[in-house]
Amino acid sequence: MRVCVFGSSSLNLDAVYVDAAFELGRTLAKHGHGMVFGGYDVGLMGAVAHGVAAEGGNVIGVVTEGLNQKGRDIFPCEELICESDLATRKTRMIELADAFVTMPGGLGTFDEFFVVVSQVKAGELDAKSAILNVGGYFDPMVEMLDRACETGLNSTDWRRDCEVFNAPEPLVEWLEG
Ligand SMILES: C/C(=C\CNc1ncnc2c1ncn2[C@@H]1O[C@H](COP(=O)(O)O)[C@@H](O)[C@H]1O)CO
Repeated sequence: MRVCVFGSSSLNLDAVYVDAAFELGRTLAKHGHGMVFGGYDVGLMGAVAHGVAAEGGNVIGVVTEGLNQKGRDIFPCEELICESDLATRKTRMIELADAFVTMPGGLGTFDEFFVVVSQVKAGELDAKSAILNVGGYFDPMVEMLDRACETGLNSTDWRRDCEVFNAPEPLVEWLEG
C-alpha cells in the first residue's frame, strides 16, 4: 500500500510531534508500505520521511515550483514530482495514494485532510483516512466534526472511513484491515 501523509511544515516543533512522526514513518516501512508526501525536509513532513527511510522504505515526494523557489530543503526521495502549485500537488498526492494519514499541523494540513474526507463524502474517493492524534492535538477538531454530525449540519458520518489513533501501530493495522 502507498500511504499519503500530511503534517506540519513548521520548524522548531516540540519533540513529542517530531518523534511521533518519525515513528509513524518507521511503522509504515516496517509494514512494507511506501509513502507519498509533500517532499520537503522540514517539520513533521520531513520527520516522517526520515522514519520511512530509516527502515528502507520507499518515499515519493511531490513538491511545487513556488516552494522550490523559496529555497526549501527537499527530502532525498526515491521519486520526486514537481507540480506548478499547491492545488495541483494535492490532487497528484491523492491520485498516488491508497490511504491517508493526517498528523498535527496548520492550515495546509487541515486543508489536505478536509479535501480527502470531503472527496470520500462525495463518493469521489474510496480510501481510508487516519488521524494520528499526538498529545490530543486534534481533540477540538474531532469534537467539532462530531457536533457537525449530531446537529445534522453534516449529512454523513465523518467517521465512516476515518478513524482517530494515539499511536502508529494500531493506525497502520487499521489501514490494512
Ligand atoms: C512559507 C511557509 C510554508 C510554505 N508552505 C508549505 N510548505 C510545505 N508544505 C506545505 C505548505 N503549504 C501546504 N503544504 C502542505 O500542507 C502540509 C503542511 O502545511 P502546514 O500549514 O505547515 O500544516 C503538508 O502536508 C504539505 O503537503 C512557512 O514556512
